[in-house]
Amino acid sequence: MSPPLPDLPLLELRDLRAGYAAGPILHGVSFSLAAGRIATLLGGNGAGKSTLLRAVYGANRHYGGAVLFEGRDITALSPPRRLALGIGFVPQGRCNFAAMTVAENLLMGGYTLKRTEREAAIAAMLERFPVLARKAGEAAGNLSGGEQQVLEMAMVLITGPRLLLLDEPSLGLSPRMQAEVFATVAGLARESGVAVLMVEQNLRGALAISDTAIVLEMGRKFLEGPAAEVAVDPRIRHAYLGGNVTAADAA
Ligand SMILES: Nc1ncnc2c1ncn2[C@@H]1O[C@H](COP(=O)(O)OP(=O)(O)OP(=O)(O)O)[C@@H](O)[C@H]1O
Repeated sequence: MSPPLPDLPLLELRDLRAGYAAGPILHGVSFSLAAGRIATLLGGNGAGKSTLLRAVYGANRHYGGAVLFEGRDITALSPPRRLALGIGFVPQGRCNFAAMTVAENLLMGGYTLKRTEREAAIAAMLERFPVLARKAGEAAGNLSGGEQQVLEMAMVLITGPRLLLLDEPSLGLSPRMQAEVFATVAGLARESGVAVLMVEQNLRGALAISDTAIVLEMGRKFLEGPAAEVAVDPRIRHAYLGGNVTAADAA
């Protein structure tokens, strides 16, 4: 597929309203994300962060507004059609096949690829992630939490997405493993031009690798800005980063 036009955002949300059968959770959210950029979604419990990721993947009830990918309105497309266009989603929690080997899991991730492409795609993932190559023949369930998270990203990356949606990739990992996962995500954006939209509980770690931060409150965008600025915004530090607001912050 051709690369996105430089003046077009890869992903654009226009006044998106989406939710579940009981009603909308997102009440008109707009923002855009360019190729190779990382954006973190912040917000309290129930603000609609995971719902937003699912809505970009097409896994929610749509109530209004639009999702554009490379300038094309994809609002009516199903998740498989969005995956085929280049949108990959790694949901929260463990989602590999624990009893299958790492290589078999990669094969499962690449099931939408043409049969002739699968072997090369698996080899490319094993080359990209040496930790997976070392354990290619081991059952996924025997990998560490951090290794499983890398495997789950690789199971989606094998399809060659240009936008990766990550729901809490560092959840339940040790600080060292969290750092490894964040380094992997940063590398994807920097080296492969993949755009990443991420929900994270480790906000310091996530913001450190993000270009942009988008704050949701009760299904609405409360704030959007460069991650480095949002990270020191007194309101954000107070509400989400557990930091005390100092005179220097407020100045
Ligand atoms: N499958 C569902 N059906 C109906 N309502 C849901 C469903 N999943 C989530 N919700 C509701 O949508 C709202 C937003 O949930 P969501 O998971 O998007 O929030 P969040 O910002 O990701 O929160 P958290 O940080 O707690 O995961 C909540 O009120 C939740 O109860």
